[in-house]
Amino acid sequence: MGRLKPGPEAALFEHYNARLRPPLVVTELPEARGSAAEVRRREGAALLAALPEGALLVAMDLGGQAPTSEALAALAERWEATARPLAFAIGGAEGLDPTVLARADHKLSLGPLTWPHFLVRGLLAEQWYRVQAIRANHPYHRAWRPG
Ligand SMILES: C[S@@+](CC[C@H](N)C(=O)[O-])C[C@H]1O[C@@H](n2cnc3c(N)ncnc32)[C@H](O)[C@@H]1O
Repeated sequence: MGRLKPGPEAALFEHYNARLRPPLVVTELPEARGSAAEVRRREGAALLAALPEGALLVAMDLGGQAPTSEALAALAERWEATARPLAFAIGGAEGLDPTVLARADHKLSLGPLTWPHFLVRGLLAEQWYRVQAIRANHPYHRAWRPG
């Protein structure tokens, strides 16, 4: 949700998206006005209407599953195998509407911290690049963890 103006968040997203093959295609939808519930409902309706037909919808949500990067790479492989167009939904300041969460095929959390939605765009692009690196055995991803 929202139109991202030029600035550090846009640069962060572009930095990682330029490395992605294929790059992510962003559809920006205007943020709605009204009460928090109205905003969520209006933005949710716009978001669902903008989905490509048959999309496999991954809702970015704090209440979702927070996989490791390796587990996300495995999920990506499963999603790709469906041959459905993949769509990530990032909510606005009020979060995603329950109708979007109900439609989602997967709810993905980046952890329990709340991030600004424009930062989530860049974080997701980095993580998707990491997923591609894991799947390609590229040394960008260092899997070592202290034992
Ligand atoms: C400022 S947050 C919305 C906060 C709202 N109170 C909620 O809980 O959804 C804006 C959007 O960024 C995304 N987001 C923020 N933090 C996230 C996290 N830790 N994991 C996944 N998505 C996150 C979600 O799509 C969220 O709708």
